[in-house]
Amino acid sequence: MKIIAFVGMPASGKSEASKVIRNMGLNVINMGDVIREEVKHRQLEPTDSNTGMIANDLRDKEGMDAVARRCIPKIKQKGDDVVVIDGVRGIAEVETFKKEFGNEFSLIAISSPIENRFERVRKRCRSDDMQKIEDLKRRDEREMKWGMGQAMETADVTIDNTASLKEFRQHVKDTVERINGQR
Ligand SMILES: Nc1ncnc2c1ncn2[C@@H]1O[C@H](COP(=O)(O)OP(=O)(O)OP(=O)(O)O)[C@@H](O)[C@H]1O
Repeated sequence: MKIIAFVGMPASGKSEASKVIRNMGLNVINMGDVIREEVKHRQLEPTDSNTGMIANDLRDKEGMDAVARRCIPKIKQKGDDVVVIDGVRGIAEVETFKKEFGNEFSLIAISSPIENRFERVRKRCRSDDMQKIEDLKRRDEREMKWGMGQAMETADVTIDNTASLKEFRQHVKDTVERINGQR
């Protein structure tokens, strides 16, 4: 079983990468969904401040790898040859996945500067999206506190997402195929 995870700053292109993966016929587990499930479970609105609050609360109460640990049974349940995880946020999560899956685990970092990401967020209009670049900076800082920078440094491959969506999609597909040994 191969486990491939994506790590990247908010709005760097992880969901777009996941769409490519789904189109390749592979299963994707979204780590943000674990948080959104908990927000729903606590009967809160799915806003940026609530998702952030729950993400912090889970990490405070259950440890920095809380979300990763909640994903492990979901990954095993799939029982597929390849499972992709969207949304690693910190180094503790990487360590937990490596401990669980060893060399079968690969990490792909998606890199995109804040100006590109903000422009894309403004067009995306998701319920937890922000309207000011300062809000995105705040969200970046929140995620950096979880060890996002360190996690990105440990990645096996980095994909740059500064050009067109078409190029990015192709790059994601090529990278995943290479990891799966199809190329
Ligand atoms: N290369 C690109 N060119 C144009 N738009 C892009 C590109 N990459 C991503 N986008 C768009 O930018 C927005 C943010 O990307 P996406 O939702 O994939 O980010 P994400 O990393 O999943 O974000 P989050 O961490 O907030 O969940 C989306 O609307 C997406 O379609």
